[in-house]
Amino acid sequence: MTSTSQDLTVDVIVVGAGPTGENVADRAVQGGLTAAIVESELVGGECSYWACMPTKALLRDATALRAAQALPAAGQAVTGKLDPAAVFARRDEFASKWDDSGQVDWLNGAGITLVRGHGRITGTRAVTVTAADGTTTNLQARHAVVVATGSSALIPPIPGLADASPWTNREAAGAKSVPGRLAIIGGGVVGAEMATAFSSLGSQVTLISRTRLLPGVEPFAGEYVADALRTYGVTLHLDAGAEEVRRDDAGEVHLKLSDGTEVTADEVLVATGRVPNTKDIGLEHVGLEPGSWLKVDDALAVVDDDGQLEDGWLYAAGDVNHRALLTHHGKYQARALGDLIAARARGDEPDLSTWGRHAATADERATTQVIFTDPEVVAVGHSAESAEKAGIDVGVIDYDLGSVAGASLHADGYHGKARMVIDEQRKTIVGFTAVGPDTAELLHAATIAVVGEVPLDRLWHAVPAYPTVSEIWLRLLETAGRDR
Ligand SMILES: Cc1cc2nc3c(=O)[nH]c(=O)nc-3n(C[C@H](O)[C@H](O)[C@H](O)COP(=O)(O)OP(=O)(O)OC[C@H]3O[C@@H](n4cnc5c(N)ncnc54)[C@H](O)[C@@H]3O)c2cc1C
Ligand SMILES: NC(=O)c1ccc[n+]([C@@H]2O[C@H](COP(=O)([O-])OP(=O)(O)OC[C@H]3O[C@@H](n4cnc5c(N)ncnc54)[C@H](O)[C@@H]3O)[C@@H](O)[C@H]2O)c1
Repeated sequence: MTSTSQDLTVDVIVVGAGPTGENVADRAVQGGLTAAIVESELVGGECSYWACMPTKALLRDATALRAAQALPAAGQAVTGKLDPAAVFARRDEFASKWDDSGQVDWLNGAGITLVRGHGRITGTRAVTVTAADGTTTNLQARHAVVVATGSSALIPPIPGLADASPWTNREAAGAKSVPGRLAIIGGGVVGAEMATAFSSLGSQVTLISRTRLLPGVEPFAGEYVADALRTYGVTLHLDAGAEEVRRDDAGEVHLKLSDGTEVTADEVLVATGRVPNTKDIGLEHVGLEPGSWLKVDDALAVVDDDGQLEDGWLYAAGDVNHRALLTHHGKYQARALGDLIAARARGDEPDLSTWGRHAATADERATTQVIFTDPEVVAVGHSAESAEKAGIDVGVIDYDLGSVAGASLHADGYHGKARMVIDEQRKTIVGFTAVGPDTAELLHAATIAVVGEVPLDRLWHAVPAYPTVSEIWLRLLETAGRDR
């Protein structure tokens, strides 16, 4: 059988139909351009099928159950245990049963051309797509090629690990049964969330982390989550590494740790960070190293060590540029970039000023994240440490969330803490972190304060309703002092 080939010319080619790629293509089309999007697996990307959505669905029932148990009467009314099969069934719905037809319908409705297959850059503004049946499509762009190929789990070179059939986020997010014993290597966001999920579903979890738990956020937040995990029966080996991993003939996994402990488990989940999906996308044709993260300038144009590549037709957005490995930041970059490509195609100068329409300023000044452990962790902008490193004249205000009236009403024994990081020169908030049950929805108020650079004396006029957890804002301001 001979494989066939076809040619297609569009204004913009987007490689990768994850949340980032979909949004770049959508904004470009809304800006009057034509766009083709290339996808080798499922339209919707890692987030929809193996990351954000399914993992949050694995966590939600347990969080709701614990919330009920934190109230005397509701706790008495809820007496049973979680049914893992029901949790998995709901998770399956949130992963659209790994069927992307809904997202394909959305692409069609948005006027974006889908080309299924593996995309590789082959020359200037050129991408060749090889479909599963060997058919090729030669795409040519009039204006831009955007790489939005995302990231995959990093498997560290721990002796024996790769041969031990480790779980990555994909097997964890798509689990069909609950392992009796689960070892997790890595104490970042994936490790902490999956330790919460699987311990709640009944696994005996052991988590091994080279660092403290959740090294990306304020240390106190990781400590609250570590304490909670211990109460859920999770064994934590912090500041320890796995030195050797072996799966025996009976299927058991054995891990030798640097602290001298030996751990035996039924499955081992690797959660030690990500690698970019750039190994086989034709980077060699533009003078870049295959397998590397793509460095970008303020316009999200790919740059090498000497500056922008050729005449700036190649862009990268989302995980693959390593600015902020989060869906909402990938989508935020995508909105700026799709608009920028359309503007440049019209001959307009993009607005790359700080907070300008085409600048992804929030990636640097106001990265937002919710970590869906129980307690939840929310963070925007600087931690105290990163603000100091950035040369800001830092003020740190802490408050016990459990002492806020709304929080004590929300749950008996509410345990949490919030921190506001102030720029003492400008009298604005440059960072906010909170840890506590159901804090996720506190984040956006903080984000608006940081992005809006709202002066502290104006924030006194943002009156939080009584009795809500948001009164934390008033308490933080009172602690800071009105005459600061
Ligand atoms: C377990 C886990 C949980 C997470 N939870 C959250 C969360 O709750 N909230 C949050 O904001 N973030 C979360 N993240 C991060 C989030 O998943 C990523 O930031 C997000 O998926 C990045 O989107 P993207 O579009 O850049 O890449 P991806 O979602 O990785 O999409 C890239 C797409 O490109 C395709 N592709 C790759 N190479 C090619 C090629 N050569 N040709 C054609 N197609 C190609 C891939 O198949 C994929 O569909 C989580 C991550 C993990 C691992
Ligand atoms: N709720 C969310 O927003 C959410 C959820 C999950 C993942 N994500 C994103 O996905 C990305 C990947 O998450 P992740 O948890 O895989 O990476 P991560 O970078 O957050 O954490 C990796 C952890 O593994 C540890 N580690 C690395 N090598 C190790 C080794 N050999 N032995 C023991 N520990 C080791 C690191 O010290 C670190 O603590 C993150 O950037 C995160 O923001 C977001």
